[in-house]
Amino acid sequence: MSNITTSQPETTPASPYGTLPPASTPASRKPVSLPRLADMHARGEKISMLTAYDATFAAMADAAGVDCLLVGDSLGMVCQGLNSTVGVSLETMRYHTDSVSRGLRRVQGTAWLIADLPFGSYQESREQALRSATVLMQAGAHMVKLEGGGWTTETVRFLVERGIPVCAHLGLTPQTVHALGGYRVQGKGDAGALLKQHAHALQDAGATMLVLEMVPAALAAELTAELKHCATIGIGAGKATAGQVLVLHDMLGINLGKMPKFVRNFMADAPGVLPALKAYVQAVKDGSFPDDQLHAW
Ligand SMILES: Nc1nc(=O)c2c([nH]1)NC[C@@H]1CN(c3ccc(C(=O)N[C@@H](CCC(=O)O)C(=O)O)cc3)CN21
Ligand SMILES: CC(C)C(=O)C(=O)O
Ligand SMILES: [Mg+2]
Repeated sequence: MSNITTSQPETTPASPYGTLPPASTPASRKPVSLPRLADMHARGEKISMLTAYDATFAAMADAAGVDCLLVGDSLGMVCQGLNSTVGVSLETMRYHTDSVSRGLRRVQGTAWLIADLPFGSYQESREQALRSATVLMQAGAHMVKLEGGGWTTETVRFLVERGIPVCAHLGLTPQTVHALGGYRVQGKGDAGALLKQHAHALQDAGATMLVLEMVPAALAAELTAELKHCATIGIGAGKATAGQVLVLHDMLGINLGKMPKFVRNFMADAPGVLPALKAYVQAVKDGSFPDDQLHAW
């Protein structure tokens, strides 16, 4: 009859894609959890975070010991070739979150998985934000991230009360680049006071992490000392924050445009991708990244 069925092998063939790398020290590594992140914050152990957009890189970063993976909407610029993150859809974020979480499951990953709520998926109402967050949590995220301060406070409270851990994001918020007028440092001078007020309100609403992007190092240091229940994660915000995040491709030296000033190329001194990822984790943990002179304002 059909030679299509008879030509199928009797047994399942080995994966043509090879095996994802195993976690480096499987026995000793416990899954990263919200209590563990709070404990790291309380003890002053630096939190390492990188973006991940696909299963293979997620598994590699996890194997290197990265604490948190962020499915960032920067994937619009890195993977989709958009010139901002404004055009990224919720369906695209769901697709990449699903891929990343599958990569972690295949290696019994221990990293904490955060996914960005994209532009337009949470601004309309708290109910819209809950629906969008649900899509990403059901795709495997452990926490969602949303940009902005002020009006976002009530949205954060709404999500946290309903069991969704939230990471806030202040300073350079790329989804509002057209309102900000470019990818430049935020919170200088008087604007710093408002940013601080927003950060405290977000902590009070239950945000347990806060990305500070391109803000003066002194402002990030003050906020990090003040916020006891919310771990600050810096990107171009100096070395005092509770943790650091970079776009994975940037720190591997893969960038078509101008590399932002806050990036360090960890491939420059590494023999391969996995050693570069391990060097990043080490540099964040021991405080040698970032360098305040080279990577901050
Ligand atoms: N690959 C990549 N890396 C990122 O860090 C990143 C993205 N994409 N996409 C989303 C946002 C956009 N970001 C950006 C984009 C550009 C600059 C930039 O050009 N900065 C310059 C100018 C600073 C200024 O004018 O003050 C710099 O020298 O860092 C910074 C952050 C950060 N995020
Ligand atoms: C740069 C980080 C913080 C981010 O939001 C992203 O990658 O989308
Ligand atoms: Mg983002």
